[in-house]
Amino acid sequence: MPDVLVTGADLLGAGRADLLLRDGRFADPATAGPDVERVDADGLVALPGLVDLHTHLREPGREDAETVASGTDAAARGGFTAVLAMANTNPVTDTAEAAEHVAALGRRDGHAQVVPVGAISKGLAGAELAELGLMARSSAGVRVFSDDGHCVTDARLMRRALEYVRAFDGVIAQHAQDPRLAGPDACCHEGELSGRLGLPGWPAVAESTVVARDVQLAALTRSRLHVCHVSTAETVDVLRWAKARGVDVTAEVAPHHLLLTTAEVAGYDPTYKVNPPLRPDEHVAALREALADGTLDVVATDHAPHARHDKEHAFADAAPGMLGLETALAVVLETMVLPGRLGWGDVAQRMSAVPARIARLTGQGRPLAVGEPANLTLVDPAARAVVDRAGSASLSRNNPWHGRDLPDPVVATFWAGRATYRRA
Ligand SMILES: NC(=O)N[C@@H](CC(=O)O)C(=O)O
Ligand SMILES: [Zn+2]
Ligand SMILES: [Zn+2]
Repeated sequence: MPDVLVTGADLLGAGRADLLLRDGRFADPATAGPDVERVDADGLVALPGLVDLHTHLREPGREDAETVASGTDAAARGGFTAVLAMANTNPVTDTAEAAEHVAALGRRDGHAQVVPVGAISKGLAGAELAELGLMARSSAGVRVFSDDGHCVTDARLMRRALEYVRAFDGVIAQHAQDPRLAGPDACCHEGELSGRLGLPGWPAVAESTVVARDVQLAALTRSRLHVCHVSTAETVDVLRWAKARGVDVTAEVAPHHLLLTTAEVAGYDPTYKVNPPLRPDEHVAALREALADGTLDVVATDHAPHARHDKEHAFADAAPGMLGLETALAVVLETMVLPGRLGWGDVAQRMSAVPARIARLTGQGRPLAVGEPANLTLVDPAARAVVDRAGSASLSRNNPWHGRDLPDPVVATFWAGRATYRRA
């Protein structure tokens, strides 16, 4: 692997410097040899490689929708050098063997580091704890556990999971959705529009009431809780309350909840069906404010590819979920950086350093400094493009940004010193 000298990049927007990538780490640029490969980064911002806490790769089981190879190719194009692969595959990642299998697929096919998330309950059934300790002690070293796609509704199971993972510094990531308030058919934010469209409503309180319970269980057990895809202003209120009391809780917001609203659903296009659903403007505003002030700790994509035959149905029958890896930084730039809500250092925190810390990844989310792993994303803050779903690396086409004019920031991604994406 040749050394790479990146010249003139603005490091996290804090000042220009050169970066030398050698043997997978950053080295002193003054030691660059004559036959080093040069990358002119004049006008570009350098960020640490992005880390996605919430990716659905669909392998094993649904390789028609996404594979480890295609999903991590999309990740690299989006500036990510690590993804946490959710457990709702087939088979479910609920054993040490299953977790080691996903990690091995990542080593074989990955264009980014693939870190398996372990299920909380066996088969995601919400009844019995999965082999949390064995997954943690396996070579996959699982630290993040989630039944994502399903809510852990049983308070006693949730309490036991939180107690259990304390022993190995794990974290329980909850998909907060009370199934009695928002059942399996719920697919549209409950309000005036759901009534008018005749779609089953998903009330905001179905999320916030579960989070209110869980932060109190986290306090009781003195354990780590992470809240997936926060979508409502009420949940933000609960998180502020819990954080003010010192509860060890972190939370993520998905790019689509920062920009898209319930209004998208009016045309019944199933591309805009997602769980939790798109919300009205006032929730979107509350989420942006909470991401700016740190109440929401991270942006995570919830990249959820679905094959055509699962998505192209009447709205109520279509599979929920949308693509996110390739466009996540574009949406954060559009909604948070360009309007002045976040600086590049904040973006590095919310999309790299903090997600890496939550997942206890030691080789990701590190400073751009000599001796650190050479995980690097080069960003052009000014470039824009109209998103074309046909141009995606994903095997699926459920891209909610298709046809939209958005920033087109990612110019190159380096994972452990090797280019995993270079703009043509
Ligand atoms: N977000 C979604 O709408 N769908 C996700 C599951 C999930 O994140 O809950 C999926 O796996 O397709
Ligand atoms: Zn979920
Ligand atoms: Zn998900």
